[in-house]
Amino acid sequence: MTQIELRGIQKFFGDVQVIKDLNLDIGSGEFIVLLGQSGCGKTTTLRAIAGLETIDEGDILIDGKVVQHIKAADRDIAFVFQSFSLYPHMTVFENIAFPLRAMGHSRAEIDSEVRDVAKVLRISGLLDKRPSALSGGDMQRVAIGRALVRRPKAILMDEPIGALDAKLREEMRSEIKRLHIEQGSTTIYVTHDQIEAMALADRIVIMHEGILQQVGSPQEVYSHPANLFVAQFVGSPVMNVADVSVKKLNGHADVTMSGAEKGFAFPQELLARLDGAGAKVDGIKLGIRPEGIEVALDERDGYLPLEAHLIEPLGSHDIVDLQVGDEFVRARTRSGFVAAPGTRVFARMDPTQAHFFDAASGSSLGVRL
Ligand SMILES: Nc1ncnc2c1ncn2[C@@H]1O[C@H](COP(=O)(O)OP(=O)(O)OP(=O)(O)O)[C@@H](O)[C@H]1O
Repeated sequence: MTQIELRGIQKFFGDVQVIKDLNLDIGSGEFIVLLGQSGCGKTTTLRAIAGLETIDEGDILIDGKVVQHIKAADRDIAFVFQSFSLYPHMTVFENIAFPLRAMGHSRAEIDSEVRDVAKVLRISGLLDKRPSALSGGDMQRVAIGRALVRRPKAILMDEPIGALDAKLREEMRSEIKRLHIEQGSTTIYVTHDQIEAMALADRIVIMHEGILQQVGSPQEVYSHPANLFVAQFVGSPVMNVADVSVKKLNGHADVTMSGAEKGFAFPQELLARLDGAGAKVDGIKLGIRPEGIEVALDERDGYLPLEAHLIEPLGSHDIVDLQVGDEFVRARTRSGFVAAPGTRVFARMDPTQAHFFDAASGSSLGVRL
């Protein structure tokens, strides 16, 4: 079992700083996903841990030992890339056996280890085949098998299923998770796909422009995003975000989106909470996910009359665009609930699902109702 710590990592390519003071503690047996847009520094971080890339500042510790001066080959960390890089002239068995042969294991050991790994990955029937005869998913299973067979201290995966089609990606995602549950190796997995990150991770590490934005369980980053970047990066469809003004009105807090005539009613305690969080009256952004907006077809107390525009039927539910002033907010409804564009509906925001951000910094104000 292996712990990995990153302490104040800085990395430059020429004048460009691609990792900015990265600190992270990865527990033994944890499945960590590095999530962020292309170019945010995920791959560089992973390569630095593996020893395939140098760092300019900071320390990388594996089980408490500083390793940045230790060669990749001596760190005992396995790396799985998106490109499968199997040896085409070898069988599946030989491909998986390769690292063990290089380490000088006996024939009997190799045979038993390869068969064990093949069983876990459900490729026992393919051991005599060559890579050219395999599907994309099976090739990646073999690549993972080759990485796991020598029981490395940790396994690092860089978009390992990014090149597969959507259905296969979903299948492989479950397999990778199952494998992790069975084997319990410390795993660091890079992806730009937030759904993949949510499905796989014990904890997600969200990066943006080389800066760590938030570390937390999938539920934490979804329900309590630290800032606007995380709020809008995690979750699909994206969280609604709008500039709002908040004032006292008829015994409640009135939250009006810019350009709108009327506001949404929130409990009055919101005013004190925002005040306590140091929010500036004219610098607040409201964030709310589509499921946080409740839509009714009849007029109700505390509901705002709005017009429905685009309706996106997604099978299990619909996403309905509601016009609020000059803007649209997207609400989640039951399938077919709003019959047609142009329908007048009534909507309220669930205060417990609303997020408030400082408009200037983008940071969450930490206000919860
Ligand atoms: N060897 C290199 N020389 C110069 N710049 C590099 C090098 N490797 C990466 N970069 C740059 O560093 C930044 C971070 O790259 P990195 O590959 O870590 O990002 P990423 O988040 O993994 O993105 P992707 O998903 O596209 O791989 C990018 O702007 C990239 O162009």
